[in-house]
Amino acid sequence: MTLRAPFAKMNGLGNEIIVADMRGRSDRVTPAAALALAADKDTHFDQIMAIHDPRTPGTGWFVDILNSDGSSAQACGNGMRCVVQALAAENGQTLFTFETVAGILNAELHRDGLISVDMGTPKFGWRDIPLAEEFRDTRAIELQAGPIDAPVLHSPSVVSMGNPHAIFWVDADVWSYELDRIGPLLENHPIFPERANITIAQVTSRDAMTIRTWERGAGLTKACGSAACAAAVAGARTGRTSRSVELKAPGGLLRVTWGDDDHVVLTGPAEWEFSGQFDPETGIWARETEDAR
Ligand SMILES: N[C@@H](CCC[C@H](N)C(=O)O)C(=O)O
Repeated sequence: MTLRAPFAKMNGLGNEIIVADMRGRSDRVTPAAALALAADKDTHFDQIMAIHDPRTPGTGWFVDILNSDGSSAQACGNGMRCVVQALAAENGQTLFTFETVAGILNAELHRDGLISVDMGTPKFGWRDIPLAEEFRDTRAIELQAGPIDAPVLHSPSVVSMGNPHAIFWVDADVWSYELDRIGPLLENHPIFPERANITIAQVTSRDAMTIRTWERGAGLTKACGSAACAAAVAGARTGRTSRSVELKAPGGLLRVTWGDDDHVVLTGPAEWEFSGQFDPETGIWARETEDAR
């Protein structure tokens, strides 16, 4: 059996996150462990954020991100806030520099407990997202769900926030769409060779929108930080909104600001639920005070 690693079960606006402490060791959380933890109702999660020792000078930690289907993700905004809160509780720091497979990102814990994560710069080129075929204008691509002559959703804006996102703009209530049925079809549509996170967005003013997201590799979630960033950027890029937007997700409110320096900053809360130890190879786990299951 592998040496156990500490973890904290947390959430970012109901986006279920496991923060795994993999510092001081060279192994990684396996897809099998992720699937086992996801299958247990007590540890069910949307993403695992595995904190490793830094790989690059100037960064404090390398963070590996896994979805609940065991696949890897390049970005997770709500998860990064959970990582910040877990590390701040340990070391009292308020400024953080991380590395992920998508690059280096900075984060800040504010006095009011909210956390801002600089999610980097958005990419709009069809190869960056990526799409399977060329689209010169990714503000609205040809893609639809539902009957050909009466599509339920169509013409999404597509954006890479390190990970692929499609934003479908709607006028009706976001809850009137069967995202649990349409989401997986769009996530796995051949136009997205690496699959995609699927968001329905209703703009409610120049500075606000309501969103629901079907996450690649995780399904319906109460919030998705990178999707909030993608929706905010796409809203501004298509002239629907200003560059600083409040987004209402099922789990609560997030603020996204697309700065003049092209960086996208996501701000919101993070919440600790419980702590434990787990085997990164198998996913066998125990609460801090309990015997192993
Ligand atoms: N919940 C995350 C996004 C998670 C990654 C996504 N499922 C993917 O595979 O790209 C967030 O808060 O950003």
